[in-house]
Amino acid sequence: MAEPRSKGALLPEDVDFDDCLTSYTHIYSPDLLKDQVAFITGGGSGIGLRIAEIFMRHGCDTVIASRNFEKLKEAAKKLSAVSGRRCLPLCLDVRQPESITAAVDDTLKEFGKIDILINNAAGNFLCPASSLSFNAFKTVMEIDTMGTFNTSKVVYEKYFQTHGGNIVNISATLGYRGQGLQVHAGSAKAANDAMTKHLAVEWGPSGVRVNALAPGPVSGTEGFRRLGGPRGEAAGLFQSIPLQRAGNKTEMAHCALFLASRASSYVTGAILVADGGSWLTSANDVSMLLGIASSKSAKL
Ligand SMILES: CC/C=C\C/C=C\C/C=C\C/C=C\C/C=C\C/C=C/C=C/C(=O)SCCNC(=O)CCNC(=O)[C@H](O)C(C)(C)COP(=O)(O)OP(=O)(O)OC[C@H]1O[C@@H](n2cnc3c(N)ncnc32)[C@H](O)[C@@H]1OP(=O)(O)O
Ligand SMILES: NC(=O)C1=CN([C@@H]2O[C@H](COP(=O)(O)OP(=O)(O)OC[C@H]3O[C@@H](n4cnc5c(N)ncnc54)[C@H](OP(=O)(O)O)[C@@H]3O)[C@@H](O)[C@H]2O)C=CC1
Repeated sequence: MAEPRSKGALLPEDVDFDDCLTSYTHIYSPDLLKDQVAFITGGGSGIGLRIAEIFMRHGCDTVIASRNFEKLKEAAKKLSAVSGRRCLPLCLDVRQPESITAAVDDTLKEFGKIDILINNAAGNFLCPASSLSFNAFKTVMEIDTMGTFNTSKVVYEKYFQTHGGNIVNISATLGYRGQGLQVHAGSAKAANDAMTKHLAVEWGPSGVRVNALAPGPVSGTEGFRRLGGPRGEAAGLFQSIPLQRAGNKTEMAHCALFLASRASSYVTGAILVADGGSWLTSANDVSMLLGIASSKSAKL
């Protein structure tokens, strides 16, 4: 008899928070990214780490790059152990173009090329617009939007312009209907969706595809925790999502793999929504659903 459909529960592979999968069954050909090189910002945790793992399990070498070098070193060790591929951890802050330039130079020295750029680094927290400081709004825009532009521009100028390549921007569906306590991140991700289309048009003739992946809530991640995911899940709020559960990191990584690989060779300027249909339903306002008051002083 068929297994009953899972509703709301985490899938087994997401019981771990950030560690690599203990077992994995290929959906795509294991050679899909054979001998390619992917540069993944924020690749030391959450969705970025799972993308690195799944790419490496498909024959890719990776660079995982963010601010916390100790975390990256640990992650790189685990990634190489489970996949047998090379993973280079590099320190950068996507707000600082010089640090991106140095990391891209190091990558080209080490691997000789970059085939794929995953712009995954981001910052987010719940905060009412009226309590959000100017600097807080600016900070999130600088990480999510400027960071995506800065990294794309450096990689394009240093390599993709002459060799072609593939960019996948990790967006979010949270701004698609408007949402409480999320004006900073929703605005930043909406700008990234526009950037995806503009760069796809400008850089297509150089052989560069630029696409975005827009997740809804993804369990086992820092973003999920910060946005009240566990509380929402316990309160049964994910029943309002058409697929009635949060997504998981592996599901996001498979979508990123599709966009980054030749499986999507004629796709550019697209935004792949991977949210179980959550943005389509009306009851998706995090603040309302979790009963979070928009007090002026609250820093959530
Ligand atoms: C997930 C949904 C869950 C439940 C919902 C339930 C049901 C809903 C059903 C359906 C939902 C449908 C869709 C949901 C879809 C998507 C969800 C999308 C999620 C997206 C998530 C992410 O982006 S996740 C990434 C999360 N990870 C991180 O943020 C890690 C990195 N973060 C950081 O480094 C920091 O947090 C930072 C972003 C603040 C940057 O750090 P730093 O540069 O050091 O900056 P600071 O100097 O610390 O701060 C700068 C200014 O910002 C102010 N600040 C900082 N923290 C806060 C806060 N918590 N609140 C308010 N303000 C803050 C700080 O004070 C500084 O401002 P000043 O004016 O004081 O200088
Ligand atoms: N989790 C979710 O439910 C959803 C997530 N998303 C998107 O998915 C992506 C990953 O989120 P998630 O896995 O939850 O969160 P994580 O916090 O695990 O990932 C964010 C990563 O970004 C890095 N980062 C943050 N700021 C900078 C910076 N200035 N320079 C370089 N790296 C930086 C962090 O590393 P370090 O601290 O070492 O710098 C961290 O590894 C984000 O783009 C997020 O917006 C979208 C929708 C839903």
